Amino acid sequence: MTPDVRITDTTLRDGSHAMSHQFTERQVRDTVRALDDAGVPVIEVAHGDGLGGATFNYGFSATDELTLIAAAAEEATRARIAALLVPGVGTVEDLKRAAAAGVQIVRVATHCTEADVAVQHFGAARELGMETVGFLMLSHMTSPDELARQARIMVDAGCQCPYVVDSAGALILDDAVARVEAILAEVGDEAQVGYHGHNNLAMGVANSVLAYRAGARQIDGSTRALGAGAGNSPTEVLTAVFDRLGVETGIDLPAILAAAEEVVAPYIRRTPIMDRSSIMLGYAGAYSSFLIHAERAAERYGVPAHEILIEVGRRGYVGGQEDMIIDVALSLAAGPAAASG
Ligand SMILES: CC[C@H](O)CC(=O)C(=O)O
Ligand SMILES: [Mn+2]
Repeated sequence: MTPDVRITDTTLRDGSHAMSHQFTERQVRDTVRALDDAGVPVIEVAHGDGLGGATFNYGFSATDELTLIAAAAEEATRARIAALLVPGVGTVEDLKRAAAAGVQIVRVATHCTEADVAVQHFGAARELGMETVGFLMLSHMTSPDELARQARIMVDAGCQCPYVVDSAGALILDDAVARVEAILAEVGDEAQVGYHGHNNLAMGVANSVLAYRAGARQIDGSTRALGAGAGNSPTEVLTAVFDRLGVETGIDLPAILAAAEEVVAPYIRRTPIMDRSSIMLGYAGAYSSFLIHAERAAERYGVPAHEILIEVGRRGYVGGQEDMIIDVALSLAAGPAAASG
């Protein structure tokens, strides 16, 4: 039966944030084998911040991502391997190397109002014969209409599926629906629309179902929710819920439950949970992958992580501005007058 919705599992990419980018080749091989057996159609593998993300700013990987990608491609028998690329962090050369290592789908990620920086990457990917997805990150930071205009830029450049990416886990129900609908109205004749949720306000699965009902046909999940902040919509829960709703995912429920429980759960060092800091990410609209950076700064400068994140949200920092978390921590440590900057 042809699936009604395509689930992309991002345990091995968004989960990299929660693993502090310390995935081993063994973990990647075991996870891909289990997801592939369960019938997960797309498995994303890369540094949490995408190709080339292993840097001082984002955190170094324990194992080179091309090694992990090649291992994933070797294990997958049915699943296709995807990788994320943030233009400027990863380059077209990184894309070529990833394609050679076995990546078939590239997900080019930009801030929700900056789609034009991805134009050459979509072009290069299509020339390489890759499938393309566009990740409009921190989608809550702009209006549905503006998001649709940005999706149009991506699709004109060669993107086959712009995604509403709720990087902060800040979208609540109708917010997600409005964005999916606006993009579909703009590009629905030429492209699919996708949805990537984070669970900071516990909206991941509910928003994904509503996104599907609004017309999204690609949805992201992560086993055991392994991802930034409070994690992503759990792939195994998406599978169960869609199954209950009569929506075909092509994923075998007992097999994905076993993958989550027996393969992924044992290696998780830090289970994503809705604690004070994660909830504040969603509430303040701050990028989920800032969580670990804020926790480190909290320890170093003696300021609570959730307070750092509230201030980061207030200042409107976006992906790539991880270093500003130190600035926020320092100003909070210096007292209220300095923090209002
Ligand atoms: C570019 C890294 C980031 O984690 C991408 C993503 O998954 C998101 O914005 O939610
Ligand atoms: Mn994410």
